[in-house]
Amino acid sequence: MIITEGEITFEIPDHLTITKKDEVFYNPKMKTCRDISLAVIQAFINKYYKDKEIKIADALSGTGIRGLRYAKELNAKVKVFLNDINPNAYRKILQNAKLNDISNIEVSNEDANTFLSRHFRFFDIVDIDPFGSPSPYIDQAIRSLKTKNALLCLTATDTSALCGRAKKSCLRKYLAVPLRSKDCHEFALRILAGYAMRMATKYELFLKPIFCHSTDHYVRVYLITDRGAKKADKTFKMLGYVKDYDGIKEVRNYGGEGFSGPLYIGNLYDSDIAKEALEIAEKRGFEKRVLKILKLIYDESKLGQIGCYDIHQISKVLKTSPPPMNEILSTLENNGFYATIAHYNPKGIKTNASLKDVIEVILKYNNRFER
Ligand SMILES: C[S@@+](CC[C@H](N)C(=O)[O-])C[C@H]1O[C@@H](n2cnc3c(N)ncnc32)[C@H](O)[C@@H]1O
Repeated sequence: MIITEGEITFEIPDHLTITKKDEVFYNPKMKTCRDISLAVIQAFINKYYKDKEIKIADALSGTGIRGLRYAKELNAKVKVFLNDINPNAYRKILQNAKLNDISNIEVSNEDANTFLSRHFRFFDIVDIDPFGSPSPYIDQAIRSLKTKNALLCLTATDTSALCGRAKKSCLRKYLAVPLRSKDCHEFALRILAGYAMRMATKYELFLKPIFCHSTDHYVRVYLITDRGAKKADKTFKMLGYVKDYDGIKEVRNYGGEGFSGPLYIGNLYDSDIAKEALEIAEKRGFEKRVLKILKLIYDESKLGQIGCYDIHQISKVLKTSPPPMNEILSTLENNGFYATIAHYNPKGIKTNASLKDVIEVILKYNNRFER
């Protein structure tokens, strides 16, 4: 069957179950993720790589849609290296490249780790988009990246591990204890980013998160390389452990009963990249959902808050009803605070106001009706 996504017309198998069993894997729902990737990577290129040739690895390509979109849609001089272990996928990628007249690519058919290790310190951007966890590929991905201003993009769909439903799996794959809470999706991002950062230190590399999001069934993080032992040492100051008491977070630098970690506790975004990604997506006419996610993230990027205030959770503890989210946002703003809705939780507020300020807003709103 021939379909179109972005500027690519390509062939996918006629019968899809969207599982590993498919002849070649393609999930149309991940278009949102690929659109966001295009916007973020374009913003990254504009900031760090204007006019230079960029080598991109799409190490687990499937039909090739992600890498082929990078080859065609990125506004830069790029060469994309697409790889998949499945011989049917390999053939499909070649076929799809031909169908779109794309020549700025190289295609291979091997295990992702073999492919990455063949390209030591070679790539400017490495994209790991596997079934489940990216953990088995992170070490080789780091080795294949240039050591300064190169970008590592990781998707994880094993959210049961990262969000705390499968705790042992999280320990095995990310050497971290997860947290089951209203903020588990943000903590999933922080665990994944923290794990990649820890993997990089032995090469005297610092990985700095610049963008991330939790959408549908997956989380995705983007981290930039920087070299030097002193820079790598910064990693350990940015790792911590978090406990959640009915929505109140305690952050400290050692673990213990009920604490999740180690996870990254610094800022998850480069606000300039988040802003530019939004502008690029607007200019390219990406769908409304993509723009909504990017707008929420840009708003969120101006705050360093760990987690959010879940208004339903707080209202339940206060034994009162949750006010409409817009009321809370506008009252906090009128009170001089900055506030936005968390991109991963429509009931969650991120703000520079304290929990006490948020509680006051909730109680005041409800008191108006009780008088
Ligand atoms: C989730 S799919 C990739 C989807 C694709 N990136 C996209 O955006 O449509 C994961 C792919 O990894 C491939 N794969 C699984 N194990 C692999 C390995 N060890 N090395 C390389 N590719 C592998 C599978 O054949 C499958 O095509």
